Amino acid sequence: MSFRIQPTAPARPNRCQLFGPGSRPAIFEKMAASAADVINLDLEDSVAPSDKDSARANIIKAIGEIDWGTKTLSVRINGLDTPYWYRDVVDLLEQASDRLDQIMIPKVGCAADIYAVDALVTAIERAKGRTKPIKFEVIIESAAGIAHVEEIAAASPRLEAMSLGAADFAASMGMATTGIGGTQENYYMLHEGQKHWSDPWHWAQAAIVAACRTHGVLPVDGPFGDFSDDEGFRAQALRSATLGMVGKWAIHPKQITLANEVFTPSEAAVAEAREILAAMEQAKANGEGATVYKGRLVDIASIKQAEVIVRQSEMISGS
Ligand SMILES: CC(=O)SCCNC(=O)CCNC(=O)[C@H](O)C(C)(C)COP(=O)(O)OP(=O)(O)OC[C@H]1O[C@@H](n2cnc3c(N)ncnc32)[C@H](O)[C@@H]1OP(=O)(O)O
Ligand SMILES: O=CC(=O)O
Ligand SMILES: [Mg+2]
Repeated sequence: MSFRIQPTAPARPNRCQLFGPGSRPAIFEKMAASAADVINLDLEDSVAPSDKDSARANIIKAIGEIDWGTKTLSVRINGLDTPYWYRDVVDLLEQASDRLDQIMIPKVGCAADIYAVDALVTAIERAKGRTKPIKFEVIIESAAGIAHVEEIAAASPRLEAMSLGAADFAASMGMATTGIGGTQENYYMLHEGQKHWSDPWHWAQAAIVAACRTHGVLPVDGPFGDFSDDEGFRAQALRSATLGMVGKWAIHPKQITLANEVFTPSEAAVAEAREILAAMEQAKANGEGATVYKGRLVDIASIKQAEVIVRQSEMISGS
């Protein structure tokens, strides 16, 4: 470990973030009753420009009136390149009840974007005497966002989570696809006449995970657009979990169970992690730093790997 200790990310479940348009208040109660850990009420791209004002009012009302249980409640504001975002922040911070936990800032391109929102939020919190500080989450979904991902992850102590937004990311990068996440037909290697599909999202996910882990932020995988393709969603989520992400968005309720399953460590994984910890306790008692577990090497690094799984499982079951 470096002289600088890696900070821990917030210890709260973030396996599934369920999105719903702020212009569709009829689904808010269903969102609140769902099994998602995080609710994202949207003011941005799922809301038509003509509906921005009414969506804002719907959301402010619902934050105060609906029982959101223990979920993390977040509102996605409009991007800083629009005329809407300041009104989103001002109205939410001045009018929404303190049940609001978080605002999600889309399309961030540099640390100064977070600084600008932080300055406005801080001023309103002081003016209005809001004692519960609003947390931030951001979406990396542009070339500039991924180029500046580390400074963005470090930008504010309010920042709790960072998602990859595959749709806008693909557009900003000029990627030749209209797919939102998952396998892309033309992204393959050819070996001895056989196609082997590769993962075009991998490098951006890995960059996000590294930036987040460096600064104690939760890394999250964003939307998977084809909500009729359960196996495709599961495969994408499994890859994200393997890379270190803690959860994934659901853009339809049927994706919630899939995300919760993938991002909850299985009983078998937890049992194996505990066995590794026990094997390493025994090794320590024998004065050894390394030993053999089921025919493979485990050493002091294996303790940290096993602890990731056990901690995640305990945090979820304790929540
Ligand atoms: C690229 C991005 O930025 S992604 C993030 C922004 N996008 C979003 O927020 C979109 C979120 N999703 C939606 O708006 C909707 O799910 C849609 C438009 C994709 C599909 O909506 P529908 O056509 O109503 O879906 P469908 O008919 O399959 O709905 C089944 C049930 O789930 C409900 N439902 C649909 N979406 C949601 C949701 N997001 N949350 C909770 N419940 C929902 C419906 O009301 C319906 O309930 P019912 O059985 O009681 O009648
Ligand atoms: O906002 C999400 C995206 O994929 O774009
Ligand atoms: Mg987007």
